[in-house]
Amino acid sequence: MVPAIETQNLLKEYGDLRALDELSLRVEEGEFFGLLGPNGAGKTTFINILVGLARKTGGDAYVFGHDVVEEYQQARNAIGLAPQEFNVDRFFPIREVLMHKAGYHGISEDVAARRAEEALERVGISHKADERFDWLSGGMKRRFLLARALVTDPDLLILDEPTAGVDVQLRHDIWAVIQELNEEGTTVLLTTHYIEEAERLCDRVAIVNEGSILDVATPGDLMDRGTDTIYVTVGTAVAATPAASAGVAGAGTTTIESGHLAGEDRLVALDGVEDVTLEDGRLAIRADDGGARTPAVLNVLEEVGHEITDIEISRTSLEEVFVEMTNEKRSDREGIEA
Ligand SMILES: Nc1ncnc2c1ncn2[C@@H]1O[C@H](COP(=O)(O)OP(=O)(O)OP(=O)(O)O)[C@@H](O)[C@H]1O
Repeated sequence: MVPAIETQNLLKEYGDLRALDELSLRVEEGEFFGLLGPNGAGKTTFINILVGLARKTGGDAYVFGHDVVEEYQQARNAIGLAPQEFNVDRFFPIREVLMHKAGYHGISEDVAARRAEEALERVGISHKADERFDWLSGGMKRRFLLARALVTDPDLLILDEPTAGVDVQLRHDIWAVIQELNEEGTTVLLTTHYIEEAERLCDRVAIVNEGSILDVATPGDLMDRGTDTIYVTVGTAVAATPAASAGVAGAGTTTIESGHLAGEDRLVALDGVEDVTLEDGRLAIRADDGGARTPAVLNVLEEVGHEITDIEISRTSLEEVFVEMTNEKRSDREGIEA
């Protein structure tokens, strides 16, 4: 199957700055794919090259097999773009703006009129069809950008931070619309700063930093790589070492006074367990794949005679993994430069 997006060693330089540093990526048809990265990572530059708004310095980029430079029109016709910026013609009613957009992509006037109506309906602003963009509220402007991306009935929908600065209700409405489109077969490429958005919507995500891809995986796989914490409340009192009470991993975290937790040495020796501390009176056992380690942890505690009164497993969030990955990259670079 031809991928929806394929880039090979895509390079974009602005003078000395490499906005994209030989970035290779493949997004399959029908996927809901997320690009995550800090400000300036190169996400918008990547999108701009796909839609012909920026010219690549090197490498190749294809949309449904069409070279984005050599076969610009075919590639562009396959894409519906909702950009970050409000770059909308402000002098016409929004229905007409949609019809002009469809016309530009070779769609006949009657089909364009129907598509415009459907797109406005889909995003919930058909009652504003005869108003100008400037007269819409901020939330409606976001909805309109999505409608404009949909009016050409694209096979690939590209959304550059579609929910930046919108309220919770609108965010959920936008999620519902794009999820429905994806279920109907539209490939979606989404950039976002909201990790929750990526976790909830994306089949796979690429973590982008300084123009390169650090990793591509499902949100679940990425989260599995982080360290989870198993919180266990035991009936027996456990003493903390006063000297360490300033905390090693945050407020309320203390190390356990030597000899004050029966079975501590056995817990620490378990596969995957990194350390055991006290957090607000509960045992906090840091372990990779916390869910899988919990039975062994509980066995040890029970065998040495603790009464277990409560258990909670706190999974690493995608956000923590993301921050860790992008920080590692930064400290690698600083290490080299030092
Ligand atoms: N026209 C331009 N001229 C010079 N530098 C540019 C230009 N456009 C982007 N850059 C630089 O390229 C890098 C990547 O920018 P880009 O906008 O693609 O990042 P981004 O990941 O989309 O960031 P954000 O999340 O803030 O939107 C940044 O260092 C940016 O300053």
